[in-house]
Amino acid sequence: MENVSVFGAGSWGTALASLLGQNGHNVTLWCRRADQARAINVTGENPNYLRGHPISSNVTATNKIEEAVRSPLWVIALPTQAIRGFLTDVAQMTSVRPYICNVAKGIEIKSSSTVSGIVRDVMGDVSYSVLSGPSHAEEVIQDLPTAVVVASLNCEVAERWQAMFSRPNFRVYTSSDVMGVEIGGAVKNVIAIAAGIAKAMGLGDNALAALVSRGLAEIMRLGAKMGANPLTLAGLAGVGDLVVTCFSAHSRNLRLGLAIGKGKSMAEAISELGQVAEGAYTVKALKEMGRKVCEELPIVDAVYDMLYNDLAPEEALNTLLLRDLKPELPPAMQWM
Ligand SMILES: NC(=O)C1=CN([C@@H]2O[C@H](COP(=O)(O)OP(=O)(O)OC[C@H]3O[C@@H](n4cnc5c(N)ncnc54)[C@H](O)[C@@H]3O)[C@@H](O)[C@H]2O)C=CC1
Ligand SMILES: O=C(CO)COP(=O)(O)O
Repeated sequence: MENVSVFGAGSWGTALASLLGQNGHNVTLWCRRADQARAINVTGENPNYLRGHPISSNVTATNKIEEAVRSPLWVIALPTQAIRGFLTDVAQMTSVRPYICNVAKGIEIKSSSTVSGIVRDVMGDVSYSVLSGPSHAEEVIQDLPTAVVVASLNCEVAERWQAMFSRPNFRVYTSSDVMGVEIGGAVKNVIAIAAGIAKAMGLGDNALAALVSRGLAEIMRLGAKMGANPLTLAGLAGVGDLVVTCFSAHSRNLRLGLAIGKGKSMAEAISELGQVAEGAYTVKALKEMGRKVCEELPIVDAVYDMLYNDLAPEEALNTLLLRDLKPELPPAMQWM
């Protein structure tokens, strides 16, 4: 059994800490606030997230970062935009060279970088893995059947995380396609915001299915430019996560889109949600990333303009529908 620390006691960090504890690991769950850590240790539940769901007794919560960094295995469950600052602080506190498994799904605005890039910038060539796929915390904490993928450039490391996380109702596949898994997990959040807006506008199921398919086309085009394997994006970290996020009532990104589509301002929508909707930030990073790799991302652009440039959803829809007619697949992908 392993000693592992989970950084971030939001809904995903809590669900994964409990799952690792159920698998017999000795888990430290790092919380920002002392009162939250105390409540978890006393009541066996997180008072702020996933209430009513007991957390494994193998999990000990702490807000003392110097305790949490002692574990050799780190699961990073923080919002993407907070990861660089967090790692910069903790890197100065410990000589441990941890094995890192990132479970956040986003792209950093200031660097247009996925989390592997942030970790490399701050920690150098430390061991990095990413776990992603269709997996809402609300279902994982109830032990409902879920399948995900863990990617690392080192296949033995991916297998180590696979063995740690796997349990009968949490099936973990391995992959070596770190970039594919990261891009799939990050960009689907932006498409899910678009799905929420479309739903609020009452555009119907055909429109939602078109958004998912054309959203996947944007994910695949960008992924190809970033070196991802397109087949990764047809799997759990791509199609799988795109579908669950665009259709599940648990999705924070879908709910943010629904609120925007109903005419709420960004500030109102974010404050009502009370949790991170990564797509709202990743969309800013994608504007820059798309420009750098010269890739056209029309749905991403429409979401950006609706969120940050006051573009009305009806106008965004017209812009998308009235684009030049073209083949479904770009020439480089027309194999037959
Ligand atoms: N909730 C879910 O079902 C899933 C979430 N994810 C991803 O996991 C990541 C975390 O998401 P959630 O747990 O849902 O978010 P959340 O909003 O429930 O919790 C975020 C946690 O991070 C902490 N935090 C925020 N800013 C911080 C900072 N600057 N320094 C330290 N701690 C900070 C908050 O206090 C909170 O405990 C996101 O990237 C999300 O996309 C991935 C799969 C499933
Ligand atoms: O990534 C997720 C499920 O796989 C969670 O998505 P939301 O952040 O939209 O809830």
